[in-house]
Amino acid sequence: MQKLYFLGGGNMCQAIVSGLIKTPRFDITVIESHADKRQYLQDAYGVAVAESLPSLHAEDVLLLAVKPQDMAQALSDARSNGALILSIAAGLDTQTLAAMAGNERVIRIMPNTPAQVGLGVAGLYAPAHIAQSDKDIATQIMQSVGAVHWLDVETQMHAITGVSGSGPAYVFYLLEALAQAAQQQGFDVETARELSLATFKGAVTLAEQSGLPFAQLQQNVTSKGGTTFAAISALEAAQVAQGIEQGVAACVARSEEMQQQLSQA
Ligand SMILES: NC(=O)C1=CN([C@@H]2O[C@H](COP(=O)(O)OP(=O)(O)OC[C@H]3O[C@@H](n4cnc5c(N)ncnc54)[C@H](OP(=O)(O)O)[C@@H]3O)[C@@H](O)[C@H]2O)C=CC1
Ligand SMILES: O=C(O)[C@@H]1CCC=N1
Repeated sequence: MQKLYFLGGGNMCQAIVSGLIKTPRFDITVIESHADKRQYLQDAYGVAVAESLPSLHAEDVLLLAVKPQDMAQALSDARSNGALILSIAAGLDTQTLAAMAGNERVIRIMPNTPAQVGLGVAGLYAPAHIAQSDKDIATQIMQSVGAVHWLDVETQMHAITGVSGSGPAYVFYLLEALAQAAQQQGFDVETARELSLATFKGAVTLAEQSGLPFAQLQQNVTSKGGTTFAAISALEAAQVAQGIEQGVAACVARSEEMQQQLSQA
């Protein structure tokens, strides 16, 4: 079985591992500096764990899952020996990663945490010199936890980080806001949570299954002069859509800024 090493055993590693172990295609080892997380990874997912990365072979795969700011240090004495490197770090471009790892065989991935439940979406980018067989390995790994979109140019990584990489946080923000509003209307915490979740889940499933434009679906809820019209008018007055646009733009700008800083470090 092909060896797959995760460098960093935190949130995103665990999300990907939880899907990957369902199809035993890789022999997985997670390198994690905290003993309690190593123990958890072993107990919860049955994967091998280690404190430091061994010397790799060309047929191995190394998935980099430490924070971008920790990457240079984490790779400083790594011996990847031509192994395929997959990086999920935000704001670290393939050229910088290749220089840090001393290995040009690098593919970038921007996943998201719904991977934990098999409903992730990941953007992938590989420079032109990367073999199709290496791209196939990256596709296989990410398809085990959700949908996969290959990007044509590396700069699109910033945009996909702004939309889907960080996107689950925006959805949780909106869920929290709806649940808070429900509590203000007198529902208890549990009921507020249940109503908010069911509304999001139902609306997303309806949108997916109907295939209708989102604006049309919104129209279908909105009777002229009725309750939804009043709600949407208030949301528009509060410029909620502009707020979301600005949030995505801020995320993209931060990703660009991180790339600038990390490529000069
Ligand atoms: N969370 C998300 O939604 C997403 C995250 N990403 C990217 O994924 C990467 C990981 O994020 P996330 O999982 O949230 O981060 P976490 O902090 O949860 O996980 C990283 C883990 O790696 C450990 N670590 C740091 N250096 C080393 C080392 N040299 N050897 C072994 N372990 C080490 C960290 O320890 P310590 O805490 O001590 O640093 C931590 O336990 C980031 O680069 C991020 O940009 C991408 C898309 C989505
Ligand atoms: O917040 C971050 O930097 C990471 C990258 C995308 C989602 N979380």
